[in-house]
Amino acid sequence: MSKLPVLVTGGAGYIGSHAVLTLHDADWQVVVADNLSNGRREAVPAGVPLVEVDVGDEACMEAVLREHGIQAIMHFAGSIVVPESVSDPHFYYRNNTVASHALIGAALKAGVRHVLFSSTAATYGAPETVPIDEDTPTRPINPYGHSKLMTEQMLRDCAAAYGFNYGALRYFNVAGADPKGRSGQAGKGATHLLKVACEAAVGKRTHVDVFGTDYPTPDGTCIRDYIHVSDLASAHVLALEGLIADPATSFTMNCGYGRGTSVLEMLDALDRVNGTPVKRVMGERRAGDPPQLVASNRRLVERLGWQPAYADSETIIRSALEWERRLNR
Ligand SMILES: NC(=O)c1ccc[n+]([C@@H]2O[C@H](COP(=O)([O-])OP(=O)(O)OC[C@H]3O[C@@H](n4cnc5c(N)ncnc54)[C@H](O)[C@@H]3O)[C@@H](O)[C@H]2O)c1
Ligand SMILES: O=c1ccn([C@@H]2O[C@H](COP(=O)(O)OP(=O)(O)O[C@H]3O[C@H](CO)[C@H](O)[C@H](O)[C@H]3O)[C@@H](O)[C@H]2O)c(=O)[nH]1
Repeated sequence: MSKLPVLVTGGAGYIGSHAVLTLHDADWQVVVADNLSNGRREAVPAGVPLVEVDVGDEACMEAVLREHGIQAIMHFAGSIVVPESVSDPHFYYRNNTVASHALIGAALKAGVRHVLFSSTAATYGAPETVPIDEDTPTRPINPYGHSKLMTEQMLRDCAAAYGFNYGALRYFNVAGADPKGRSGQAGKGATHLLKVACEAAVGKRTHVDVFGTDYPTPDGTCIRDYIHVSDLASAHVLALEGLIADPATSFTMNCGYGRGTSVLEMLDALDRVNGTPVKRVMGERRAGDPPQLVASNRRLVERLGWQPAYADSETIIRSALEWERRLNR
């Protein structure tokens, strides 16, 4: 397999930094582009160049792509908090959709051949049945989901017209940290369930709010498909290899385990791993939360041969908790 030079946008952030580690471990030539708005310089391994740049700056991105002879892009950079996208949609369309438009423009000018895009289960909205496969209609229920779906559409049309190929990976709920402790979730103002719960476990918060206990699920709390960030990173490398091996084909693939876990089941598992219970405060539903999101991952497994290594819930939680303790030291 030829290992083309790869640009990772958002590579100083949570998921991007794990993809960088996986690529770097496998001897790919990697360059990171990140404006550090929510990323950390320390998350980029020694020996990997970090270019501090906004991906929405088309001229700068074109120069970066040309300077490093980039042939493939993994595009993680963007804004990720669903409620924030509801209160400030203009910013979300700019930082996700408009910035991606600029990046695609730069990629076209610099002759990039492959683009792998971080999409999301939020593109599906609130489907009535699970598991969700890639043919499920996309009906986002918030600006975040729309901003990502619009980028998928731009990639589809531009790939058909200009002759590069792309992969859109729709992540379900990403959690956990590098098993070797080299990276983890460290962005500002955590909102994700496991991150918030781990902060409570190490004493950075007093409790975890449980957003809604009256959903139509067995225990009344929302069900999600939590995927370990390092398994997601390995899916990216397989997807990149797939794009390189078959340049005439683009694809959209869900990334999840196909397993649903409720909020209370996650918190129970955290208590078992932690040994001490984290205080829970049962509260109202949070706006915009679909009751359940569980992936069908058949495409990822069958087409790319993906084999997750960290799927066990307690493994995910242990890695997240160890990372949180490390951050707290
Ligand atoms: N975390 C999840 O559960 C989840 C789920 C589905 C999809 N995603 C997608 O995965 C990607 C990465 O998410 P994450 O959780 O690692 O978030 P993150 O905030 O940790 O990482 C995003 C990185 O992009 C950088 N960035 C943001 N805007 C930029 C810009 N305009 N120019 C350059 N750099 C910029 C930030 O500094 C940060 O380092 C995002 O595109 C997100 O939408 C995340
Ligand atoms: O303090 C908290 C935080 C979350 N939750 C609940 O835990 C579940 C998961 O919430 P997260 O905030 O961890 O994640 P989301 O499901 O809202 O969203 C995440 O996964 C989505 C896809 O499934 C999108 O990709 C999105 O970008 C990403 O943030 C939800 O039912 C939420 O209500 C709580 O009860 N308390």
